[in-house]
Amino acid sequence: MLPRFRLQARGPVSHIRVAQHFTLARITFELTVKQLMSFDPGEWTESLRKEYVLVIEGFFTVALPIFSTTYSRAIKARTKVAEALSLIVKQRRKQSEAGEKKKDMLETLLAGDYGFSDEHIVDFLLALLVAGYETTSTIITLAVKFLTETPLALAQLKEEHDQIRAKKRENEALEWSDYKSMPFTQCVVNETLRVANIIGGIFRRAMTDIHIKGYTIPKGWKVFASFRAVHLDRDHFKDARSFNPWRWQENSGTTSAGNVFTPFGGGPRLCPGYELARVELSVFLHHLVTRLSWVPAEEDKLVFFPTTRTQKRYPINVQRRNHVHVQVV
Ligand code: HEM
Repeated sequence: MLPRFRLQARGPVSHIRVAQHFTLARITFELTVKQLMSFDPGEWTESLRKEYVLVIEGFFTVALPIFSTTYSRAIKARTKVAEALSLIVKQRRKQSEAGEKKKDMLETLLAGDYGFSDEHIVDFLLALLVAGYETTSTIITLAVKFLTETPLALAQLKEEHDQIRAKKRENEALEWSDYKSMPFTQCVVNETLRVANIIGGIFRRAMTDIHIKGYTIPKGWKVFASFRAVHLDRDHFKDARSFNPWRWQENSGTTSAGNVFTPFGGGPRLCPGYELARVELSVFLHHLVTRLSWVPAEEDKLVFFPTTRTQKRYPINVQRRNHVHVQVV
């Protein structure tokens, strides 16, 4: 879920119009597919994306096929996506065995000594599409919304990124060292993760009887650890419901010791994509604030159930910075 950008670029002479319509959600999906299986954007990726969107909609509905058309549509779409991926995996296995290797995630899965069946690989690719694409695109959208509503934070963020850009040639790519020199951006990333809670919590099963604060959680019981409850608890974060990136400049943002900031979970199941997600958000913000300015295109509201998202994907009108006139509709 990314902001809906529809660009209509105008050259310096206002009556020359070049229309470029795209959505960032589509681009991010295409990039993910490219990294996973080296597919360039085209009809195939677009039809895969459309089915994939239906699968995701199924996540946010009651899991009863008789009562929910969204759910049954999602199950059908999942089958279609799995079939499409299955064909690709078969084809790539043949190519790989014939020595035709590509540099992507699929090649690693095919080439490794893991003994994965085609079905395993398809399942893995599907899981990565969901875990790696939906999460980051949602957090990016929410970061844009929170920053738009907090102009001082946006101004400080711009300053940090303008300083990084000033040391580089035009269009020169960011290096790891640039990413490591974005302290305020990291505060924005933390605060977005804390307030948004796009993953509201995780389930765990008690392996033994657990005695905690006078209660017993019997062995075998399932427990839901709510990140949202902890991240929005004013005992841990002063004025917990406000978006305040500066809180991370002191005391790592928390008012108590303890491990109270866990947007990526923890322990052996800690999200393996946690650093990638932070890098993606930071790099996205870099390009957004150094190239464009924007205003919200429509009123949009946050909803918190079943997960945090905006109702309309937060459409914005953007304008290119540096006085080049670009109108976005
Ligand atoms: C803002 C972005 C993200 C958030 C908030 C997030 C959050 C989480 C959380 C809370 C878990 C459960 C951890 C636990 O049980 O302790 C998880 C698991 C996982 N995440 Fe992420 N994630 C994000 C991005 C990503 C990305 C970019 C990838 C991969 C490219 C990814 C791949 C996974 C996988 C594969 C798991 C399952 C790990 C396991 O069960 O062992 N995530 N994520």
